[in-house]
Amino acid sequence: MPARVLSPSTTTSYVHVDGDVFGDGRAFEVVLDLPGVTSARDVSADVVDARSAYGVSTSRALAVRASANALDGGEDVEYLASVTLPADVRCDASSPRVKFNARRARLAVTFDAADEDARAMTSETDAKEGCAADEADEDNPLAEYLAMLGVNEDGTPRASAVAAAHDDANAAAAAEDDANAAAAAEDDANAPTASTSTTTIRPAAGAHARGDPVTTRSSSSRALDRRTTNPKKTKRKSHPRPRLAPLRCVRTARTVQAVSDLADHLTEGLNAVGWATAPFMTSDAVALAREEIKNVAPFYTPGEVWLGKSSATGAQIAVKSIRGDRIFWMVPEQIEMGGFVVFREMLRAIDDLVLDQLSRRAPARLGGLSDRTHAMLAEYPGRGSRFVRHVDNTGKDGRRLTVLCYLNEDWDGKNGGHLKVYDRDGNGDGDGDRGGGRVTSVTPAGGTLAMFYSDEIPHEVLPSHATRHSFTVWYYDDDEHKAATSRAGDAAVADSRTTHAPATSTSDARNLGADRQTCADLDLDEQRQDISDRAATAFVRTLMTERVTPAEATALAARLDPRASVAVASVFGAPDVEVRPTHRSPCDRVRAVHAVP
Ligand SMILES: O=C(O)CCC(=O)C(=O)O
Ligand SMILES: [Fe+2]
Repeated sequence: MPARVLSPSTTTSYVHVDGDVFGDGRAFEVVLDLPGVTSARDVSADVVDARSAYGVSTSRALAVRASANALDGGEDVEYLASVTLPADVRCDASSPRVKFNARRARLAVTFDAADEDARAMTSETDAKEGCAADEADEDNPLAEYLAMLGVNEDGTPRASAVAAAHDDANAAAAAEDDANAAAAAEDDANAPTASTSTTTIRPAAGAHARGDPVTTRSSSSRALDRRTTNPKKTKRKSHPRPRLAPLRCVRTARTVQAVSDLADHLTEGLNAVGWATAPFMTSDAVALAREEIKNVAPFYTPGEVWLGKSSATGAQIAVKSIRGDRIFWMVPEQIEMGGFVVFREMLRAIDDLVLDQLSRRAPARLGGLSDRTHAMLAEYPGRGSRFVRHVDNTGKDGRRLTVLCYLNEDWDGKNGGHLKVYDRDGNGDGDGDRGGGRVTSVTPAGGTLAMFYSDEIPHEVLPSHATRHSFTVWYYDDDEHKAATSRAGDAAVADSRTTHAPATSTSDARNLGADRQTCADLDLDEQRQDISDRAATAFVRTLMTERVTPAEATALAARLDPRASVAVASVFGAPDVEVRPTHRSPCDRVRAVHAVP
């Protein structure tokens, strides 16, 4: 049973901070209420920075995730928050200060928002004053800060709260620097945490798990110390403070490639062959995205193939042998509510890239883009799961550009799961270059961006032998999309945000037999079965004896009723077929297809 996900209440304000590293001046403070969270080990926080995606400033957000055991005997809860940071707060150059107050179940993160001059003055003052901590400080900010970051004073990861308490005490003694650290550590061990003796305190998401070095800034520790200066202890000030880990500042894209270079490169590929690929996200950002995926994993549903011209006459079926992924559509409200900080920034970066940059560079095909589908997360669960060769938009549903970003850490090529892309004329086949087509394979390595024309480029996902994650959006050509949505009765188009493979309208001429009977002719059960069987037989025979393209196969399948779809699926060895009929009965279907005014 997944934990209930809540958005914590959040307050932001500019505050004046005296005499610490933030200077005598402005700081930006985010305070989050996390009721039920009793320990810093439950909290992780990161700054997601889309600013450096292309070296231009777009946005940054503070992403906080915390969990609490059953509140009031109810279900476990998880808090997810995303707070957009104003442009003037610092992250790269300055450590945000993090303080978790267990008694009040409140997390405060303070960012420097002062200017460079103030910073320079602060450093000087800092050098003069040195540092010390205040025994009288009830909140033990140093201990809480360390616990929050999951490190000891020497920067090594803490193994457990108790172990950490000893380490802290030892470190403090060895450093002869801060008697308060031992007390702080002790307090930390005694803090009202749910499981202080055995639980590892979690650092900012994934940092230690991946063995990342703890990156540090001494100034932040000085900030904490000076804030709580005890005059008696300033004599021992001269020891350099250990370097501590700040919140991580995670970029959602590579810094090395300016947006125009990236856009030039992608445009070249699109113009030449109709597809392009490039590295896009850093591994840090991929790791964070994977954290976000965990929140929605229980809500994935099987990817469906649309078998019908409209929802009145067709069915959506999930046949794993055709399309083996499980998907999740992210609606904007969810993204804004705070569950998807990285995805929000990714979307922003991809929107900028496509709508601002690519549409200008390739106006003939991309000049009319202005809208897109929601974002879709897909997971192929390994075990040979695949998506057979297809073209995304064969029914003029409006989709013009498919953009994918893979979210797989350390993908091993041996796992398969490549995206195989054929040339725009559909040449080439599943066996390679036979047929004269140009075929390429894209490894779904984390952070790789792939894009292609949705209405031209055949592609497939080769069998994947490990869990494979991707993020996809489709951009609409305005005119085509308007025409599609206004086409009366074509519910498949209207549904295309949630239905992945809208129907094609080709091959209507192929007569599958019984459809043309009128309702009055049906002697229900027997005839229904008969219709289904004959339709299924005709469909399978066509597939086996004629060379049909996926588009034609889809068009043919559009005429099958759910019972026939099940029969077909079992012929192709897909016992896992699930059918969701979208019409009430064969009579309704016949009426809908052959309605006579
Ligand atoms: O995940 C991929 O590489 C492509 C998936 C795909 O073709 C689709 O979802 O339409
Ligand atoms: Fe596709």
